[in-house]
Amino acid sequence: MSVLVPTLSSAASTVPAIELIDVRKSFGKTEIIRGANLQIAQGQRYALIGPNGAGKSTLFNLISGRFPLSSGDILLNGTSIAGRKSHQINRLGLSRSFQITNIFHRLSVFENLRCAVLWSLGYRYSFWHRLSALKDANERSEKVLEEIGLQARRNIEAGLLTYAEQRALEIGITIAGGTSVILLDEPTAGMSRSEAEAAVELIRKVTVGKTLLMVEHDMSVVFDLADRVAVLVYGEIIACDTPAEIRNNQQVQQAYLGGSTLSEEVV
Ligand SMILES: Nc1ncnc2c1ncn2[C@@H]1O[C@H](COP(=O)(O)OP(=O)(O)OP(=O)(O)O)[C@@H](O)[C@H]1O
Repeated sequence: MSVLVPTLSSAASTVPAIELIDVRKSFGKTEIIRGANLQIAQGQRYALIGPNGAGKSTLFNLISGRFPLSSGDILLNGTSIAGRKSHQINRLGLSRSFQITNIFHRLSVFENLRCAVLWSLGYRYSFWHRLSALKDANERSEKVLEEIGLQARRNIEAGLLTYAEQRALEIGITIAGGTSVILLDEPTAGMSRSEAEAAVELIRKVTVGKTLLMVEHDMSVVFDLADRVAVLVYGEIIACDTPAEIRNNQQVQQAYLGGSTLSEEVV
């Protein structure tokens, strides 16, 4: 008699990349995140949308360890990360970008990427003692440089890049460590339509096989890129579904847009 035993890989693939369990966060007496529950499947691209002040950035800050939870739990690949620091969560496989760029403006594009790679490898300020680490970091940085399409700008000071190039570099910094879970905070904010389209293609390319959660206000980006859309309203996830289902969800339209149609033109 044959017995079907789940393999490690099939078991692992059923564990959500990120799971929020009754997550709550208060600032003083005001509860901002009010019992958020969400499961983010491995290898899928999720967009987190919601009205201004719904708590999207706060939720990102909780997931990435920047803020401590008031209560509840957050699991990363099945492991609780509640109470862990950002760098510990990064070591466990999650990397995030920031709405405001955190690149080093006086360093070259390549040096920015190499710093990010070395940091992810655990080298902070003494990496020059380890030439082998430098060789690995150089190779990895070259690969990321190519992925983000900035080879021709490699020796330019990052502060001299165009805004769109800086955002691409920021994505490069975020993926440099090779983590499997990526959080992007408004990756196309402030971009022209054509720049946003190029950014979407870049994000699509660099997140193949990874799990993506992005906060995004631009609905054309959301509907183009996301496999699933999670809707946060007043600190609660009120829906999480395919873009097509979300577009037709009455509760989402009512809560998010006061009843008007959720279209790609609405931002
Ligand atoms: N550190 C903090 N201290 C006190 N209140 C905060 C803090 N951070 C956020 N808030 C409050 O939490 C609420 C949600 O803010 P948050 O930035 O998370 O919303 P958001 O959905 O990202 O909004 P937006 O779409 O406008 O960026 C706001 O009322 C904000 O003032």
